[in-house]
Amino acid sequence: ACNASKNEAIAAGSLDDAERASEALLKTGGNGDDWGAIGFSYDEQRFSPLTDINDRNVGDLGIAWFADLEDARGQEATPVVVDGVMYVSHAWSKVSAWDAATGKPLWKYDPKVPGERAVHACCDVVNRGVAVWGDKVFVGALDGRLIALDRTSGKELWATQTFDADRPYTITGAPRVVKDMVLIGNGGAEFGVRGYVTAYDADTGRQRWRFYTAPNPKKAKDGAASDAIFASKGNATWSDTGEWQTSGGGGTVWDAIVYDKDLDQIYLGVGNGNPWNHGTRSNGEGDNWFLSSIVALDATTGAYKWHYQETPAETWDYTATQPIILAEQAVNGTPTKVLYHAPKNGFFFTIDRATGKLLDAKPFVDGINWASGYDLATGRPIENPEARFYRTGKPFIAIPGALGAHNWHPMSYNPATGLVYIPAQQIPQAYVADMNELDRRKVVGFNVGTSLTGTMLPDDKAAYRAAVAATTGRLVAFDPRTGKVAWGVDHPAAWNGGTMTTAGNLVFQGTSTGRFRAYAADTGKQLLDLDMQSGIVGAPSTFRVNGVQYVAFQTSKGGAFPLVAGVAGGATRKVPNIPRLVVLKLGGRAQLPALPRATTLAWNPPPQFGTAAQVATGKALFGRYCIVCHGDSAIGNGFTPDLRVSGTLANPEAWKAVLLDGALKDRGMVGFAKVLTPADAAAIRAYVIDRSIWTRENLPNASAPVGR
Ligand SMILES: O=C(O)c1cc(C(=O)O)c2c(n1)C(=O)C(=O)c1cc(C(=O)O)[nH]c1-2
Ligand SMILES: [Ca+2]
Repeated sequence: ACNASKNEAIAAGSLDDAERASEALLKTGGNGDDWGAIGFSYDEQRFSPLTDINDRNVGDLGIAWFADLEDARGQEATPVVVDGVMYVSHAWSKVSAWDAATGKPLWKYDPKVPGERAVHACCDVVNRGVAVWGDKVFVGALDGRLIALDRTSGKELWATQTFDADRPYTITGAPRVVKDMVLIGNGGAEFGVRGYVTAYDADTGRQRWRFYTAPNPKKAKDGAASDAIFASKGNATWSDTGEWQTSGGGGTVWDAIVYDKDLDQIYLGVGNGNPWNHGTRSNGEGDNWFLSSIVALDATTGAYKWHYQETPAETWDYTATQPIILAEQAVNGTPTKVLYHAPKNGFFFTIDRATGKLLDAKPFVDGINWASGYDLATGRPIENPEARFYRTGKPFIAIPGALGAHNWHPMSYNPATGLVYIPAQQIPQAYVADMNELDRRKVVGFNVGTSLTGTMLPDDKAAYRAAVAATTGRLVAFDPRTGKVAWGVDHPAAWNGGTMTTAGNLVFQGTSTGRFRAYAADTGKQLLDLDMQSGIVGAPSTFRVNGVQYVAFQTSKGGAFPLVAGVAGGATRKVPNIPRLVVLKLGGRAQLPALPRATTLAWNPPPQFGTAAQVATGKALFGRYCIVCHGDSAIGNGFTPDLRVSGTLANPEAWKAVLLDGALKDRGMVGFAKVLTPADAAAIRAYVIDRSIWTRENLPNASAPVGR
């Protein structure tokens, strides 16, 4: 052990020339020619100093080049560009490299994630990006491998398995490189896992340290960097018995991991609890560290420094995993190192990076009803007692809901305007405690202790319309100095793309309804509106090659909302889903191919065979096992099929082969025979036929989303 730590001490900080160049780039962001990391630099502000494209000429942007991608699933990654080469990850954890100026493909890498892993991904088989470091590119694969690729050839250099693949863990987040280590977390807190982050040696993939973000189930030691803080304080914030001990408690770090070069520490954005229901997770007792917290760690050892818990005793899937931005702000006249955070719970947090002290917490959306605000003296929210649905025993329609007032879609910060540009949204959701939906032996399906069936829309056209109307999106320019929204732009639907801002007084954002837009960063005036044919969820980046500035992003619909939303997808439902990499420049003239013609569904449901009771059973099972991927009312979304018109619906044998035996498991549809009986499968079929007949009778002109 003595020797190992000595070797590690020698290894630490021994960077080669290429790695030193990467570190220098990440520290400052350079002159803007490169976009060196998904968040631009260590501060992850997503702010470019480039001004070639600016508020006077941005209207001349056109397409320089584009490339169609393989998988019509969510493309969430921000393109990274170093030395004129673009590195970008895609659905199913694939990676590609391109000549960033010409679009010439350089290499492609496919980690060949087994299709059936998809059933453990709550929110689509997405990947939020790569890390470029020295002569390597790192990616986290959905099945848990952290992979190092050769930057020039795309060949695999090493791969290490980061979790127990028998548990419902996944990786969707981007690795971050800090010193000579590569850091990665995981997802899975809807199913039942215990979250952690691990640092690996960037050269070899050997583990350096691990920090658990939820306690050891026996409140014992793990031999991990997190042991000391759990033993001294953290364990006491969890009940002595409770579902957390079986489920793992959640607290996954599935997106934000940020390095603070000024204070040499790391911030983790920690996710929700498992089950969501705090009443059963921890017997309704304790704050449950480190759920829904920002945790600061020593960058070298992973030792705990401080944390701030945004939602104590989290029970609404209010993750704090959202992107974290490091900035400086005058606080009472003193320049202060702060971090900005706009998590799911709807409040914008300004936190002192040195101490973890809450400086301000103000709403960035309207209508928040789970808490009226924060007590800045204690740092705690002032909760609405009705919101704790497991205590009242009554359903609570929360704003925000589980998809958040802001999800993973990256926000950006412009030091010139002092504003933070947040892809915000309104997606209310009903929470109904239901322990029948918790079955920890069944590792497929959500185990959240609330009823997803209970969140379904009623069979009522007015209610449908109300649900669509209540679900909206908004680009919010938030001013942390005043704690107020400086300006906002309403979008027709929720789930819009991440933002990027520049010294050219610009903010860029793609929308879920297929537009790519630029706004004046100071006033919000719209300056560019390009038709991109497809919904957009990812964030853009910008870079310069041979003196020409470009803007790059991926198109595609995907992620949690389109999977589960059903009709609440509203205006996004008629917009195609086209996976594509697009690069713009001033005067770009490339044309996208013509869209395939919109298909209109022929409603041709097979005759109903089930009784009302069977349909009701089918509905409950659908909510339990199917809705999270096939959407409310089995409606589909352009990348999982609309089951109401599925060919297999007419054929009970084919239906069973898919649903129970896993005939389509390579596409992510595993067999559910472990948890569903043939009678269950028939009941679900009866329910979907009911939906199909209902649609034919009530919404005969509803057409399927077009595209691929
Ligand atoms: O609790 C988790 O472990 C976890 C993981 C993920 C993920 O890895 O994508 C998401 C969420 N939760 C989540 O709550 C959520 O809203 C979400 C949206 C998305 C997405 O990519 O669209 N992922 C996730
Ligand atoms: Ca979650």
